[in-house]
Amino acid sequence: RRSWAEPYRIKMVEPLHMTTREEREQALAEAGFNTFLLRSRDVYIDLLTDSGTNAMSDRQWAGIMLGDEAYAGSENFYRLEETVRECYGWKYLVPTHQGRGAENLLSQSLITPGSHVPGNMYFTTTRFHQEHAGATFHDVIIDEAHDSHSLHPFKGNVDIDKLAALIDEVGADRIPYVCVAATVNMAGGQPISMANLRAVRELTSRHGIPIYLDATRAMENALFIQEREEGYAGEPITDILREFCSYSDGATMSGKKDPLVNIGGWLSTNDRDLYEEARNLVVVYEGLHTYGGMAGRDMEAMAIGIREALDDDYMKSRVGQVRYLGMLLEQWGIPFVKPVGGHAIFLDARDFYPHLDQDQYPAQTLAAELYLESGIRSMERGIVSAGRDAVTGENHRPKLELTRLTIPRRVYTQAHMDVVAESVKACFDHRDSVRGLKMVYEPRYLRFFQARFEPL
Ligand SMILES: CC1=C(O)/C(=C\N=C(/Cc2ccccc2)C(=O)O)C(COP(=O)(O)O)=CN1
Repeated sequence: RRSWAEPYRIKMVEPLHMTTREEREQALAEAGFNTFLLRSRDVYIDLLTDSGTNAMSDRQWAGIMLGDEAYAGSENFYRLEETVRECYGWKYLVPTHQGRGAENLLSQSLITPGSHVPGNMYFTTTRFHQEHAGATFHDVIIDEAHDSHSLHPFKGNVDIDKLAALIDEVGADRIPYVCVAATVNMAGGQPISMANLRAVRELTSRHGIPIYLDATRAMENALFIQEREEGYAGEPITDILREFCSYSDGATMSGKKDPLVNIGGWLSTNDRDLYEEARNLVVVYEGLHTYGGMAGRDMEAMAIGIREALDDDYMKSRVGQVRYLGMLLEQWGIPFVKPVGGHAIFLDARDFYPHLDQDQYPAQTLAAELYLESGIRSMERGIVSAGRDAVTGENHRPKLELTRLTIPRRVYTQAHMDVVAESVKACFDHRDSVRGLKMVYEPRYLRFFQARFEPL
């Protein structure tokens, strides 16, 4: 077989329309040059995020009709609980409306002021909840993860020496858990290897420190292990995922990614005490412990989506589409994080606009330029997203200044990828004439969502 196509066909479509340049200039000005503030109707190809933007299957839509909307004890909850137990392995499940809901419960349940939480690079909402609960976040990822040119096959790996040094420095009793993300979003959707997670487990268990995964894209991570890690070739991602999760005590989960739904999430754990605490706390923030901010139909669709996503052919096509876009950009020498990650191409805005200082917001500028050029929406993943130090108030200055082209699952075709690549190329061709931005409005929390900018 020469070419290789998606293991599904399209049954329903949603018309797209293209705006004019004038319309886009108007829309972007009204959005304060922030792609988060654009209206969906003014966007042509929406690569802002893979979160909640995925296409459901006919079976998932059928599941929507099977919503048991009982306030308590919904059948869909038990099916979700059973599916997570079978596919990931953790014993207890507390449903939440999305990942953030689970991050809130975990942080409030396990973190006390003065705690220290190590993790393989930060994620914006995850770190917020850890800091909001009084912890200090410590990045213990390998150095290669911060280098967009490094070709390390598992850039999501934890640096065991960094983690061991932190345990020695602050003491195991002040580390409520280690947060291990798979894949690592902010590093470019980069995987962590099974061997590395095992090594983290070996170290932390010696100190009695639990591991909580951020399992948001752990199925994509399993594909990288299958492809790149010694001893896993040919092993189905279902088995790889179960082994992977067995080296953790639980996870926070955004169902809006791997599990192919538009809303949903959960907190999983094997720890009965944490389960009791979180299932009690969930009623304060999300609703009863058998729906957690989701309708019954949402839980049903997510249970079905989990099983659909655990198909090797599907996962190869999903990651394959991201790699296809990377291959097109590579031909033109356009800079992006390598190796290509699981859910997006992360353009390297520093290399794209070498004449811009980080304080002129290169990644935000590139997202604005790409939208003006093509109506394509991307997301800033650089100094704006990195926010300010919780103690000093100083701007974090990340080495990675990236503009993310995030590919939703089962939504766009190869032809859309061709159009995306050509649009990025058009921006690349006139990159020298581009000036940066200045921030004119800075919100207090997670500023990147609602900050406003003006051209310099
Ligand atoms: C690894 C990981 C994620 O990627 C994640 C959400 N990602 C998102 C959605 C998002 C969130 C915050 C700022 C910008 C975009 C993404 O666009 O990448 C969450 C929170 O989950 P939630 O959105 O369901 O609350 C937890 N962990």
